[in-house]
Amino acid sequence: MKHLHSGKVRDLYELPGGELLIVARDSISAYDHVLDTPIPDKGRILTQLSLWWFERLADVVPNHVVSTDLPDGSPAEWEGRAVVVRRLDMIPVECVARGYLTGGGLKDYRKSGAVCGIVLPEGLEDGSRLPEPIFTPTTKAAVGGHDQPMTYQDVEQLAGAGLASRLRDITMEVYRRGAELALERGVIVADTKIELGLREGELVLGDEVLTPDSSRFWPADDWEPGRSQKSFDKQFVRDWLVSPESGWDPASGTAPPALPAHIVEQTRAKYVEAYERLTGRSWA
Ligand SMILES: Nc1ncnc(-c2cnn(Cc3cccc(F)c3)c2)c1Cl
Repeated sequence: MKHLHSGKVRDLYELPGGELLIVARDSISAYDHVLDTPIPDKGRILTQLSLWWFERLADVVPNHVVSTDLPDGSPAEWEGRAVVVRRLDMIPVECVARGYLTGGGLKDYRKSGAVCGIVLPEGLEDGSRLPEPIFTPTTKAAVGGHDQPMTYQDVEQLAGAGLASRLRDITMEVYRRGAELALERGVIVADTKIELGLREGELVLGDEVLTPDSSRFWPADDWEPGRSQKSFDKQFVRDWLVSPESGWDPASGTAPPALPAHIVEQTRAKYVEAYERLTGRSWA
């Protein structure tokens, strides 16, 4: 099969029949670096979690999944972390929904009191829950670039008023359903990013959905506005990388060192925990 694109933690291939193959790697990224040390099973766990969400959301929006059968000629190690998907005409908008304020949204709020043109109440802090979830679309930055915030008017200019309204409605409903279910199971989904494409004039959910790579997952029992929240899955890696033990400085611009085995194991366990808590299924 033909290799089309490599993301930070996933690869995209084209199959002879014209369909695409998304392969999730066991890579993990932190401080804007893709680490050299893989987290065993991360690709498979997040692929299976995304497939579970696609099924649960089928009444909200159709999805691009065709099959999880490994195409002939694929490496056996891709089993369980490769998905055959229909090729869509992707809308060049990162459709983001936020239920909590942090990251780039917080930065924009501190500068202007608004995010993507949406004015927010005063006094919000890092990690504050928003009165209502908001649609905060961004452009798809080029490789190595940073996504730029878009106002809703920008989306209308790019996609037309009708499509813009559908993009927002679908994004908000996917977020509401995901955040509600996750919170019942002890996980805050602070925000999520989905990608939608057109197929025969119909909007179809592409990419991945409601994984810790496409969304911010926080442990609900640790939530405290006013400081940065712990990441459900990446906190062990982040803390170790900035601890004296790693000998690494994020400001140095150098590549991070390899992770010790106990950090890898603890991180793998968090992915298993997220899958089991959300799906109610055992990973074994
Ligand atoms: N169904 C689709 N039809 C057309 N294009 C896409 C598409 C293009 N790019 N991406 C992002 C991406 C997903 C995984 C691995 C990467 F390297 C990059 C998704 C999809 Cl999912």
